Amino acid sequence: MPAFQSVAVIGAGAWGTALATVAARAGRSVTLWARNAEHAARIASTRDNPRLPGVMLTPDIVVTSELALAARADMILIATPAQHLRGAVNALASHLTGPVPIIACAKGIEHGTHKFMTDVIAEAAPAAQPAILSGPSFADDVARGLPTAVTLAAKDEQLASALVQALGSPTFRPYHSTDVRGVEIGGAAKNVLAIAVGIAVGRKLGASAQAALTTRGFAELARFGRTLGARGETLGGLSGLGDLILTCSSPQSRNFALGLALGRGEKAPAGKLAEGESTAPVLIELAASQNIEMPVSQAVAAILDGKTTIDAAISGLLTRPFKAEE
Ligand SMILES: NC(=O)C1=CN([C@@H]2O[C@H](COP(=O)(O)OP(=O)(O)OC[C@H]3O[C@@H](n4cnc5c(N)ncnc54)[C@H](OP(=O)(O)O)[C@@H]3O)[C@@H](O)[C@H]2O)C=CC1
Ligand SMILES: O=C(CO)COP(=O)(O)O
Repeated sequence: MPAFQSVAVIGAGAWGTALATVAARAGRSVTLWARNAEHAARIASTRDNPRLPGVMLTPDIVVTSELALAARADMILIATPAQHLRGAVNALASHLTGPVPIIACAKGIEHGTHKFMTDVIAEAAPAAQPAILSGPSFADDVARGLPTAVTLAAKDEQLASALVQALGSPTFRPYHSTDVRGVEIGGAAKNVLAIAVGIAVGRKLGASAQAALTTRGFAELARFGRTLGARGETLGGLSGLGDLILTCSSPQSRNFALGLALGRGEKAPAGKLAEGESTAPVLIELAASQNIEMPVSQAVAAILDGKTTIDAAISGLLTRPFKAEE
């Protein structure tokens, strides 16, 4: 039996719900925590979450709004939006009784502090063992049992490997890693780049432009990652290049869909979380503080902030001086 028999998932959105199904499929006893008691009760009775419609939760998954119940699990996944991760872990911390692994499943960087997800966990719950799970995985695909592979990183390799054993199944294949920073950088940056590629597709710039922008996006993601200490194999792996490819190529991605709407001159899809919107300003602030050139991300941040038009941003990128490829 794996070291971690019980799993709690904090945040009953699309991703939290999909991860609850993953853990149940792997044979764990699962608690899914929703912050809203009515929401929890409705999911518990209907077994269907409107945030991930059409996916029936198996009867063994406990759905609750009682945090103390969730805090008893052997391992805890946090699947709130990135900007709410600190609040969720703060609330959880007082209920924790030991050095439980807390796995960040959000993709982003905290506003104001410029902290990555595992750093936020380490601050909010100092006794916990922070880890990160990220990679190319749409909640809907994962919940339906379509094959998916992700990266799960913790500083301690044995811990990362044990967490993989607890969550993995033939259709959800986590690869373990100790490159925590590399994994969290890929997940945060790819959302911003997906908005850029969505814009280009929405503007009908063509498949060649889509490939070029995705590749130059990867160049700046990798430049950023290398400067912050990420490993090359992580940046080129599932949580970096893998997730970038997925998110920059499918309208199923909310970040890509946001870009698509902007590029077409339409309104942003209502009520859909696109983490790249929150990440863009923080990413470019961090990049600027380290003198890292990130022209595509900068263009996205400027468009979202209303500082430039889409046409001016595209023209700005296309007229940059020619240079060596790196
Ligand atoms: N959807 C996907 O395919 C994937 C998403 N992710 C990442 O997972 C994270 C969450 O995304 P996703 O689930 O899709 O988003 P959703 O918008 O579907 O759900 C977000 C959920 O978080 C809950 N929430 C918000 N604030 C808090 C809080 N302070 N405490 C507890 N719960 C809170 C919301 O609760 P309420 O319902 O009450 O509003 C909601 O249920 C993002 O960072 C995203 O990038 C990663 C991989 C795949
Ligand atoms: O992170 C994801 C897939 O790996 C989900 O992408 P979106 O948040 O853009 O929908």
